[in-house]
Order: sequence, then C-alpha cells, then structure tokens
Amino acid sequence: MSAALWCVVPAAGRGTRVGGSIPKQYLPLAGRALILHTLERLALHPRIAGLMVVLGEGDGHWPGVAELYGKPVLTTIGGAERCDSVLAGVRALPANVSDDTFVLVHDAARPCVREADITRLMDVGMPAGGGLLGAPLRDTLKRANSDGRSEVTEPRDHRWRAFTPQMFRRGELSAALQSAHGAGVTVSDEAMAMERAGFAPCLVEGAEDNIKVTTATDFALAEFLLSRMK
Ligand SMILES: Nc1ccn([C@@H]2O[C@H](COP(=O)(O)OP(=O)(O)OP(=O)(O)O)[C@@H](O)[C@H]2O)c(=O)n1
Ligand SMILES: C[C@](O)(CO)[C@H](O)COP(=O)(O)O
Repeated sequence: MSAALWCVVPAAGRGTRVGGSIPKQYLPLAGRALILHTLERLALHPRIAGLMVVLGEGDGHWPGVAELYGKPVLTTIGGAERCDSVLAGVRALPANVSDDTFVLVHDAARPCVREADITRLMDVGMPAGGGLLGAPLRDTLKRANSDGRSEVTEPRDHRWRAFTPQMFRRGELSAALQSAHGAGVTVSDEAMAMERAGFAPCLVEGAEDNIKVTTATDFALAEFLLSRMK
C-alpha cells in the first residue's frame, strides 16, 4: 500500500448561500455538525495520514477536535477566498510532508464522499501527476440572460463537474496557488490553479452523490444520502 496522504480541509467559509446564523459547516446534519461527518469520512480512510482543517479567523464554532480515529487533526487560519484558505492549509502541513508528496484537498461542505472514490483518485491520479474527482455533465446546459431566460444552449461534450478531493504534489500545488494569487486570479478549485500553471489534471469519475452542501435544501439531501451509506 502506498504511503498515506494528508488532507487539507477548507472550512473557513461563511456559508452565506445557506443563510444560517452560523457558518454552514457547523450547522446540524443528522444530529451533529456537518463538518464532523466530513472529517470522519476522511479520517476513516486507511490511506489518509492526517487532516489540516482551515478555519475562519476567530471561528468560535470549531469543536477543537485534535485527533480522529488515530489520525492527527491540525488547524490553521484561512483567508478571504477558498483558494487563500487552501494555500494556507498546504503551507501549514507538517514539515515532513515533502514537496514531492501528494496531498488531498477536500471541502468541509462535502460530507458524502465515498472511500472507494478517494481510493480511485489516489490510484488513478498519482501516476497521472495529480487529479480530481468529478462527473461528466449529463444534463443539457443553458446560458441564462439577465432576465433569467434561456439564451443559448452550451455544448455539453467534454464538460465535467468538478468535485473534491483534488490531489496534487504539495510543492506544485503551493506554487500554482501562489502564482494565481500573485496574478490576482481567484481560482475556484485547485485544478484551475494547476491548469493555469500548465498541468493537465486527471479527471476521475466519482459518485454524483458527493454533493457540496451549498443551500439550506442540501441539508435534507445530504442527510438522506448519509443514511443510505451507513
Ligand atoms: N474563504 C473561504 C471560502 C470557502 N471555504 C471553504 O470551501 C468549501 C467550499 O466553499 P463553499 O461551498 O462556497 O462555502 P462558503 O464559501 O462557506 O459558501 P458561500 O459561498 O455560500 O458563502 C467550504 O467547505 C468552505 O468552508 C474556505 O475554506 N475559505
Ligand atoms: C472546489 C469545488 O468544490 C469544486 O466544485 C467548488 O468550486 C467549491 O465551491 P465554491 O462555491 O466554488 O467555493
């Protein structure tokens, strides 16, 4: 079995699209905070060494977890954008995580990720130099005009939805994120930074139930999905 990987978990968002009184990652899901479901799924993976959770400045909701299932859980402070938080997390990883070592990045807001998908990302993505979980678009794609009416049907072929985890070598990811930051480019995921740096991340198809809890209605769906995964 290959060496275990650290996972950076961006959890410094405000969850504005949920509209809750506290950041969505701390809102209850099936009886406990959303983030704890995500951290548990990651810590239970046999090839994940530890978690680096990236918190919001002054985040008083973090329950102070220091270890999960024998895996260390470290924390650092994130930034204004998700990419700033990811860069902070990658930089804060333990010194023994070399620049050539692959690291994972997985949203705290994605509690339904499957162990088998993480394993497949590792097995397929490492030989390819890095990659991400995703799924090909399966619906017709429309571009809306300012009136909310369908203006154009966009091409769907070769279009994928990007999920997390995304997995890259620590040094290459850090440099790509720093380069984008320096150029004033806000990348929406790690793969965008890597593409910008000239890499071609491997797309690894994963289950579409690896949803990102984004709006209030997503909580019920996530709860249903988790109940089916027990
Ligand atoms: N500055 C930020 C913004 C987001 N995130 C994290 O990135 C993940 C995906 O981001 P998203 O779903 O957009 O979360 P929020 O930014 O909190 O949501 P919103 O845009 O509705 O405020 C989440 O786990 C979120 O906590 C982060 O660590 N730092
Ligand atoms: C990284 C991501 O999960 C890929 O789909 C997504 O972009 C993060 O959510 P955000 O709303 O873009 O911050």
